[in-house]
This record gives sequence, structure tokens and C-alpha cells, in this order.
Amino acid sequence: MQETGSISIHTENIFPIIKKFLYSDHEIFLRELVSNAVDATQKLKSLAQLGEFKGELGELKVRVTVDKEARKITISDHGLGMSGEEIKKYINQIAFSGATEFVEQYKEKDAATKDQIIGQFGLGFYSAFMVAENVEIFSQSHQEGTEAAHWICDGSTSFTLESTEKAERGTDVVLHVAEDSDEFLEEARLRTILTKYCKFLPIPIEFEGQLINDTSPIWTKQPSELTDEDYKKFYQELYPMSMDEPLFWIHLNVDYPFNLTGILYFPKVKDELQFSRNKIQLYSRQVFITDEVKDVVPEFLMLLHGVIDSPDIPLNVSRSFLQADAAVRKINTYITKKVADKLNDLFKKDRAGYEEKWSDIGMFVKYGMLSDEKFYDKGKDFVLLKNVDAKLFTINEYTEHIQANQQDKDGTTVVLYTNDAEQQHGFVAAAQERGYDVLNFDQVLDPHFVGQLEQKLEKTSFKRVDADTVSKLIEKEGTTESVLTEDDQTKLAEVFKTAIANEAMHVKVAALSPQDAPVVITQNEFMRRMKDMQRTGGGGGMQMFGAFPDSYDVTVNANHPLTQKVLADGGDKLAKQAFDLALLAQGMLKGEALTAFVKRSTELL
Ligand SMILES: Nc1ncnc2c1ncn2[C@@H]1O[C@H](COP(=O)(O)OP(=O)(O)OP(=O)(O)O)[C@@H](O)[C@H]1O
Repeated sequence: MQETGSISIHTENIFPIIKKFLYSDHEIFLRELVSNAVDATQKLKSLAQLGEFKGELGELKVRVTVDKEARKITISDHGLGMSGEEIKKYINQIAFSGATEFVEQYKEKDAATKDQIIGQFGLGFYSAFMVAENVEIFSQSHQEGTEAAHWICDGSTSFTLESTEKAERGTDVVLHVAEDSDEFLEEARLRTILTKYCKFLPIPIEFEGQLINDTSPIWTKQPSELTDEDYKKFYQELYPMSMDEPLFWIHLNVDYPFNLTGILYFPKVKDELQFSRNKIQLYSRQVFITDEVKDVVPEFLMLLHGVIDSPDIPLNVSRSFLQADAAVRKINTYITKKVADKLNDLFKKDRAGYEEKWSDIGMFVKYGMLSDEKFYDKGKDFVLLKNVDAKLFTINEYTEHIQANQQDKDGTTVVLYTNDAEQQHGFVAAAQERGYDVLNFDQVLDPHFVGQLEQKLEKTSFKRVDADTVSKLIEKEGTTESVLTEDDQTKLAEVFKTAIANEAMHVKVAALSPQDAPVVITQNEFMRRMKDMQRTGGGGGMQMFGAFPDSYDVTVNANHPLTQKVLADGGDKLAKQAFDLALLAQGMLKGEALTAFVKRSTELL
């Protein structure tokens, strides 16, 4: 038999279009052809299992070889093969119409969407023409009594089909590599592509005599069959460059209402701003698709590593469509829930181990709570708050811990925190002396997290320890009486104002305990937060706060022996000294002012 013919498709010359537009992604031809070979092999295995194929299966390997001299790449399988009629049906019709459909969709899209389609659309068999000027198929069907067939085509709509001799069952696809695709004749290049896309395919893939893949990666197995070592080993396999072991992992496995398996690893995070290059890899039936999993994995979990395998993730559509896709949304929700359950489980079953890992997982948890309401609802039970003594509490435990001592006169629980325990040491110590507890909120996300907790927790407010003098941080019933008359207080304030001589420092005299410091410099919590937000790009209405210079409250303690001495003395030297001491305690005394202070101190001594 010999036949030449013309393939009937709607678009003439799809070949140049595909070749031109898919330039950046030519390498996927190999993924497509090897996947087809694997599919054909698996189909034959299924037929054998069903008893519909009774012959010898033999060794079911897919072989890829390259002959640089002859400019040939060959992909051979021992799968179910095709008869001449089947080639006409599956290749001439299905493969070509798939490519036509692609081009039609593609032509309508704008440039940005085009970029996204590339690499997500399985172009199938036709992608061979991105690198080959001629493609041949030699195929022997598994069905007894069929002649082997030989098909040749140059990507245009005409083809030749003839019968041939082929000893073994299965299909050889031979690519005659085009002039402009020399790179694909390099063994190293082909090996890299195979390793990228075919590393976990379910049928052995041999390239130039070497096995490329692990046919049963651990995500396809049951968790009960696996040990911790297996998970760690697989992590190494996924990220050979990674130095650290993962902290823990989640084995995903769901078959209804969508199909998904995979393993998500929690990595060790060295510092918060280090964004990892190890990304989650997305597979579809063990074929690598992409590591751009945005939209499939919730944003806050992008820091995780691992693999997700799902045939239900539509790969042939654009990004905007993906976001709206119901299956993708469900996958998102499922993953979020799984991660929350795992964390909750770790927390419940091994509190000590969980606390040990907290410095690494704290950021995920807080980020998750901030970005996802549902995650907040779960996370509030296992998020931990650390105090300055490095003790960890859940939110409930903490509220209970401070309730008795840190309620103000209106019954609001006041949570005190520091964002820099070193710098605010004086304030922290003063609060602790009062029996107050102080939390450490010194991570990048903490300002936002404080804001969120304040909104969510009833009758609770948050104050940074240096937001006010210790007696005012939590306002209780009953006030301390001043030992000074009102006249004296006004006089005292004047002395300090003159001594400080700075518009940004608002002096006020208050009756604090004699044990408190003589002078305390604070920045109002509200004003400070507004300015912080403005600095981190809060924008909008915050602009006006940013425009103000930093301003501070200087509280002079009327009941402290030193301030009484200042009043008796009348001069501003002592006042200046007391003010500078307060600045010094906060690390705000610098440069010339510091030199002047040291000089004055020596004189006073
Ligand atoms: N190595 C092969 N052995 C047997 N049949 C094959 C082989 N390669 C391709 N085919 C047949 O040709 C058809 C078309 O292949 P093509 O790769 O274009 O599309 P597909 O595999 O159906 O879908 P996809 O676009 O996801 O790759 C296949 O469905 C299959 O029936």
C-alpha cells in the first residue's frame, strides 16, 4: 500500500504560525512525544489487564535516542501501536485539528494572554514540527494481522502513508531536526529537558541507554507505606541544591470532587525576606507542567515546597480563566484546609516540637491568617505569641495570663508589646516591675498582625510599651495625687520647656509614682502607627500624618524627688540633665547632644 493525501483542516499553513509564536517554548515537543509514548504503553497495559490483549507485553520502556550526524531524534515505545488507518484518524485528524484549534484560539488573544498560553497548552503530537522539518512514524499495532505503517509529513497538509516492515510492536517517531533547531541535537540539552519534564513519568524512560525517571514517586504511594526518611529523600530529589531538611510535610490525597495528590513541604526559612527559589512543582499525571503555581496554590502558601499532581487543573487556558475556574478554587480551599489541619495536629500532638519549630513556621501562620479569613479561624487556635522571656502562648492562654493584671478601668484588656526589646529596655523593665507581661512583636509581619488581632479580639487593645509612661499604659481606677501645687506644676513645666527648647517635645507634668522615672519620653500609639503605615506605603489619607515631624510627649513626674529638686533649684541645667537621661535610656541621645551631656555630667559630678 502506498498513499499520498491531503489533511483536511480549516487553517492552511498552521505550521509557520506555530513555529513562530511558540519560539520560546520549543522544548516541550519532547514532553509531548514522550507523554504520548507513555500513554500508548499504559493503554496496552490496561488492555492486558482487562484480558483484551493476550500477547507478550515484553519490556515496556520508552527509548529516546539522538543521532547528531544524521540529525535525527527517535522516540520509541512498545505500546499499543497504530495501524495505517489509525494513523490517519489519530494523527491526521486529531493531532492536526488540535493544533488548528490552538492556532485559532491563539490568534484571537492579546499579547499578554499569548504568553500565558504558551507552555500551558498541550500541543500534542504536532509540536514535533516546532523543531523538525520532517517527521516519520513507524508503527506496528498490537492487533494481530495488521500491517506495519510508515507515515511521513513535513508539517504541511500533505502526507505519505505506506506499509512497511517493523519487527516489534509499538511506535517509533523519528524527527528530522530542522536547521534552526540544532540545539536539540545536543545530548546534554535533551537530557536536561527529559529530566525537567519526565523525571517522574510512570513508565521507564531511557535516554541513550540511561534511565531518566523514577516511575513511582512517593506522592503516588500511600502515606502508610512511607517513612520520614522517604519523604526527606524525595525532598532532596526534588531540590538537589537544597542544604536544609524540610521541617515537616503534608501528603495530599483526594479523589473527590477533584483529583489531586502531592506532597507539600514546610522549609526552614532562614530569614523572612529570603524568597526561595525552590518552588512547588505542578504535574499532571506525573508529567511536569510548570512551577508557576500561582492561582492553584493560595498566595500565602507559595513559600512551601513540593509537588502537586492533578489531571483536573486545566492547563490549556489562560491565567485569568484559571483564577475563575471552579476546580482551581476548590483545590485552593482544600490545600488551605489541609495545611491548617496539619498545623493544628502538630500543635495538639506535640506541643514541645511545635514550639521548637515556631520560629520557622510562625511567618506562614501569620501570613495565612492575614490573607485568608478561613485560615484565620483555624490559625487563631495554634498561632503562638512570644513574650520577652521567650515563653510561648496561644491567644487564649495569653489573654488568661494577663487578664487579672492588665485590665484598665473600662474592662479592656491591654496587651503590651515591644518591637525592639533592646532599644525599649527601660520601658519593658518598668512594665515588668509593675507585674505586666510584654510580648515580642519584632517580625516584619507583626505590625499587620497586631492590627488584625486588635480587630478580631473583643475588648482588647494593643500598646507598644513606649507609647506612654508605665502608669498610663493601662489606666486603672484611682489616680496618684500630686505632691506639687498646681502653680508649682506650671512652673516646673516652664523650666523643662526652656531647658529642652524643642517644639517637637510636648512637655507635661503628671503625678506618677515616685518609683517611676523622673522624665519619660513617649510617642503616642496612634500617631506612631499612622506614621509607620505611611512609611510602609499605607498611602491615601495617611499622607497627612507622614507630613508631621515626629513628635513626642515628655512626661515630667511631679512626685519624683529629682524633679522637686529641679523646682527648688530653678535653673535649667538639672532639667536638661534629667531630659537627656530619658533620651539616653531610649537610645535617642546622639552626636553633639551626647557630647554636651557627657561634659555636663562631669561638671555636675
Ligand atoms: N506513540 C503513540 N502510540 C500510539 N498512539 C499515539 C502515539 N502518539 C500519538 N498517538 C495517537 O495520536 C493521538 C493524537 O496525539 P496528540 O498528542 O496530538 O493528542 P493527545 O495525546 O490526544 O492530546 P494532548 O494534546 O494532550 O497531547 C493520540 O490521542 C493517540 O491516539
